[in-house]
Amino acid sequence: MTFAKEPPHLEGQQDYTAVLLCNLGTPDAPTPAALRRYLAEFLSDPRVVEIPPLVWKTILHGIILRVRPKKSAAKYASIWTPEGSPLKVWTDKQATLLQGWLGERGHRRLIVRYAMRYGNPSIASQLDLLKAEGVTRILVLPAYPQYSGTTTASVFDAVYAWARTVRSLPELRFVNRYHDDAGYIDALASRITQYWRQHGRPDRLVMSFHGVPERTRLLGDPYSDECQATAQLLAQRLGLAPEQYRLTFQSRFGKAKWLEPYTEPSLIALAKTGVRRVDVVCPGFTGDCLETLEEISQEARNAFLTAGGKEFHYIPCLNDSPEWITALCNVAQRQLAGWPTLAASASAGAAPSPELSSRP
Ligand SMILES: C=CC1=C(C)c2cc3[nH]c(cc4nc(cc5[nH]c(cc1n2)c(C)c5CCC(=O)O)C(CCC(=O)O)=C4C)c(C)c3C=C
Ligand SMILES: [Fe+2]
Ligand SMILES: [Fe+2]
Repeated sequence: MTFAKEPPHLEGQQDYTAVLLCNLGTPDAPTPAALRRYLAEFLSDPRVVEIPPLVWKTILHGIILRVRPKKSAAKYASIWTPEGSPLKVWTDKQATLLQGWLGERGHRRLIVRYAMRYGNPSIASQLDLLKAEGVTRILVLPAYPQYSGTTTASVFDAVYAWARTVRSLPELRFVNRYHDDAGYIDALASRITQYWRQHGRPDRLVMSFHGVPERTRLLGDPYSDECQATAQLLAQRLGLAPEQYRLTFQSRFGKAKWLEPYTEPSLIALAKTGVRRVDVVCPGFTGDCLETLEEISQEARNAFLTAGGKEFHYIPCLNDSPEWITALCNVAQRQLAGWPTLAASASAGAAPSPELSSRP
């Protein structure tokens, strides 16, 4: 094990605190080559695929990375924006807004950045940058409200791996979950009621969460319970009776059993039993991405309409909604308590330089 030489601190820039908003990651371009790189990193994470490494390496390199990149690239191409992948665009925007809003609440000695667990900008590269800028305290804030070993713990793994190379460590704090946070639930409810004010109400609201293998639940992953808790709180907040909404799980990967009920078969069943209009919301995704814009808003829509459904509405994710940024500020602020982000020490100045706050 080698430890990096400590970067020289710039005059007046020591003693900052940072919030690092961490999301899953996304390919750099909607091309098979970029997808191969991204999927190779993602699907080699033992937190994501719990199959004996040698067996999995053969399947991953022999089959999946030969077939999937081309198919996935075409899906990404259908949702790509001039600014890049939606997941990255929203995460970047959320970090910028969080910086501004926390600044308005007086947190002047605070830098907010975002990082991706897979792809760019990597967690290690952003932590290096923060350290070089004189950050001595870091709050790691995953973009996932529900805790799962497959996502949240994997973000933490990347932070610990970086920490193992560092001589003089910053103080580190981690947010594990906020699936039942009142601000998060209120932000979801307000997103949905605003949508209904404009477009009327559905026969059923489907709350679709990303799935995980059923085996992870049996092995003690709390993700499934936390999705159920979010759905129940949201339904309560919206005043929905049990028969007016349904919780489903999407994005099954591979042949194993995943958390049920699956989203697409549930939508088909609803259409076949005469449900005319469904609205689908994805509360586990805090920003729109491939899984919402393509899998739900394109594929699931087609499946529901083909099965006889009449109207399919996709309600966008929280993205940059003011209620959501407020909730995120509150989640961060609770964990920042006791750290001197509000105090401006005489020697170090009151606010990060414009250069510091505008870097990606
Ligand atoms: C929101 C929480 C997520 C959990 C839990 C999660 C678990 C999980 N995912 C896979 C496999 C894939 N997921 C893919 C995309 C993807 N997954 C999430 C979030 C969670 N995943 C997001 C936000 C995205 C979209 C990324 C984007 O760029 O927009 C993909 C890649 C897409 C594709 O090629 O189809 C795969 C593969 C597993 C196996 C897993 C749990 C074990
Ligand atoms: Fe996923
Ligand atoms: Fe998907």
